[in-house]
Amino acid sequence: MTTTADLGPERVADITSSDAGLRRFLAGLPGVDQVGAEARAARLATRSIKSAAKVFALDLAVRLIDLTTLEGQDTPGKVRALCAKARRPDPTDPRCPSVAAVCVYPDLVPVAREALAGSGVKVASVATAFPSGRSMREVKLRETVAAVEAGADEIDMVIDRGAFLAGRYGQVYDEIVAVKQVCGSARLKVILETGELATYDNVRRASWLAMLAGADFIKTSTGKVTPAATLPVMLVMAQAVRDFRAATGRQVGLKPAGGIRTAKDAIRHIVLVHEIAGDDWLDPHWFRLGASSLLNDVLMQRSRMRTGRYAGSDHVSLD
Ligand SMILES: O=C[C@H](O)COP(=O)(O)O
Repeated sequence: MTTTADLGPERVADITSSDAGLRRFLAGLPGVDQVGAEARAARLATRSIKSAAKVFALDLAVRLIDLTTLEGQDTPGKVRALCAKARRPDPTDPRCPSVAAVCVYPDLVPVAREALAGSGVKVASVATAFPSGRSMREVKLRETVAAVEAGADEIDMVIDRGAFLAGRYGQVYDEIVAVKQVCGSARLKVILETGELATYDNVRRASWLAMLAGADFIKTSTGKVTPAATLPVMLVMAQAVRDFRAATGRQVGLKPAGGIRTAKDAIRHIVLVHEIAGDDWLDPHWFRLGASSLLNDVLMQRSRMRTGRYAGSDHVSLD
């Protein structure tokens, strides 16, 4: 069994210097107890929280959101409207925080950049032939460079699941390293597309592989594949970032994404990350909720908690 207790720079260099080294390390990670992981995630999902904690969690949920539009029919107008909402999610409440980021396709980065100028809301761009990841390495790198040059603060890349599932871990590792290098100061989120990885053991291996390669965040899904951000998968990934920090001293962020639609879903993810990874992750620098249609429900629940009634339908714009 792999020991991750002393992953100093020398041992990391040794592990990552060859395909065989990576394969040995990843194959030696402890297997995930599937029944135990699902039972624990189910228990955390039903945990009740006090009203004060719920008010805090709903505000935090707004601050954690990567407000996302990744559709073929996206237009500059839609992105501008989304950015206005990202800056001021609830125009009737000056205390309502902004979201963390707006996430778009690379060609719409300049529009988001301009619309978010001076707001503190980050611009995130998907890249590397999102969502399939099927293209040539040079095309993926060129796309990443273009997104960064256009003003992306963050890059959400997809891993090559075909290579990963065929056991070509070195290829996946090298690609993440190469993308990280061209990101410059942009933070790199690595999407594992866990719905295609088949087992929790693979989720654990892909998490470690991405972190060893320099991921700033590990992200569950593209939102284009089902299942997406399930709680047991998040449990495995939250254990991975916790253990990786204990072993290397480096903290890596978490981003569940795909299918998170309700305030209840968001709070479940927050509770799980708090319980498994710890308090240090409860901050937009280390934790995001990737979602295209979550914000309105969070705003409605937030308004209800604060005023005792739901906002009218004219109060919250449609997703
Ligand atoms: O990265 C975020 C996902 O694409 C959003 O997925 P969703 O549309 O299911 O919320």
